[in-house]
Amino acid sequence: MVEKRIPMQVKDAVDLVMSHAGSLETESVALEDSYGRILAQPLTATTDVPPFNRSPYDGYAIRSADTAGASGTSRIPFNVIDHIGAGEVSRKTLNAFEAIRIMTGAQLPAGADAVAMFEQTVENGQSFTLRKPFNKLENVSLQGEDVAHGEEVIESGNLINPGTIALLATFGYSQPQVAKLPTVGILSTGTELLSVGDALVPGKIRNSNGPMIMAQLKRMGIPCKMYGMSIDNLDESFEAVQKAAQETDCLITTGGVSVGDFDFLPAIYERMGAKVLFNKVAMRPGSVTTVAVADGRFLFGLSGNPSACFTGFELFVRPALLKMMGAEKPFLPHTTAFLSEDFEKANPFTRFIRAVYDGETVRPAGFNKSNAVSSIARGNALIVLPGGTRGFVKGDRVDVLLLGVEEGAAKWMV
Ligand SMILES: Nc1nc2c(c(=O)[nH]1)N[C@H]1C(S)=C(S)[C@@H](COP(=O)(O)OP(=O)(O)OC[C@H]3O[C@@H](n4cnc5c(N)ncnc54)[C@H](O)[C@@H]3O)O[C@H]1N2
Ligand code: MOO
Ligand SMILES: [Mg+2]
Repeated sequence: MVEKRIPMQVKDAVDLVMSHAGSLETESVALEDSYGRILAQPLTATTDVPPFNRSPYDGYAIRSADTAGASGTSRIPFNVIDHIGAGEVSRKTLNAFEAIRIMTGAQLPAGADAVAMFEQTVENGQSFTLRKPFNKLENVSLQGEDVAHGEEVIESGNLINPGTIALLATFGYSQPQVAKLPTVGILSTGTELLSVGDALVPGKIRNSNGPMIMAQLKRMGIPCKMYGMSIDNLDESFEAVQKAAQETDCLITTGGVSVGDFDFLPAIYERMGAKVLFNKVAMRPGSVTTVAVADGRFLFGLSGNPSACFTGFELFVRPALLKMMGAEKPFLPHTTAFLSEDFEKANPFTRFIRAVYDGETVRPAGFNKSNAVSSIARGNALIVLPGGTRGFVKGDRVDVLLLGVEEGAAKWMV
């Protein structure tokens, strides 16, 4: 008699996985290696930015008071007493009707409180004239206008993006504290599996899930241990899973989680004494996605069907790993868009459709069954159609999860 599994709602399954994701330790890494890692300390400003009043233009530092009454018919002349570029500091102090030739980024000299751009002057040797009055602090980049000393600019738990790198560098964080990366293993199960370099023989297919998941991890900046492929034999698979699980924080297997005669993952979890969080989710594809925990480690039993495997990773593995790394935004970013073609199938379970999203509209990315490979490659998003709904038509507004986006979301599909 086939085992009867009770499907869990996707949201509940996601919550359950997240509640089992513990925290990894932190480590410090060289700034140049920190891109894509999760910041594990608050990024606090160690100085004002800019650290001094400076010129935003190439021009002349002046005293605004000297420009009072300037006009096209009554130009005011200035005497140039010094010349500085960025990185240089003038030792001079401006007196009445004096100016210092100053380049973009240079510190404003003593006495100066405004900058006239070259384009606003008529130059004549060591002097120039102005035809308009300047306000106090006109054309001045003020100390601290970007960031104030002591401000918490970025909170712990944010992904280090190129801008974060610039901030870390600005404030002298040469060895930022980041979350350690989880040790993740991938094991593909299936007697039918061949390696990528093998020639096809009757009944066999090449293992595409293993390399795909490796790339999904890579996209998150997480390396993995490849445990290769195991044939559908209970003892052999058990040994392979057990060994891999002991060596990793998180083991991802593909295939063998359904109710077939050679689907051994359920028996393996039992033999390992693993706690199965769920083995059926009210979603398509990926309804057989199984998640278990053993000795505080995750065992993700993703379906063998490529689209189900891909979806199971994005919905469950990705946020769990990010939570382990202390990420504040572990979920796929969510938006809505208008369907640009009909989708007539009914949706007894929540349906995740590999899709092409163009910023306004969204459409399925071609052949979309659970065993599809092509639509994974063609899509950049997942359309989410709630369970219990009928078909959708062109123009309907639908939920969309974005794939491959650097910045995640704090909440699951709000
Ligand atoms: N009687 C039932 N049969 C099935 C059910 C069910 O509820 N009752 N569920 C179906 C659903 S839904 C799915 S999805 C699949 C899930 O199967 P498994 O996760 O057990 O995976 P396998 O049986 O090992 O393989 C399924 C399919 O995927 C191919 N595969 C496997 N590994 C790879 C790989 N690494 N690279 C590429 N393709 C792979 C495999 O050859 C099969 O075609 O079960 C349904 N059946
Ligand atoms: O798990 Mo299956 O993918 O629902 O088709
Ligand atoms: Mg199966």
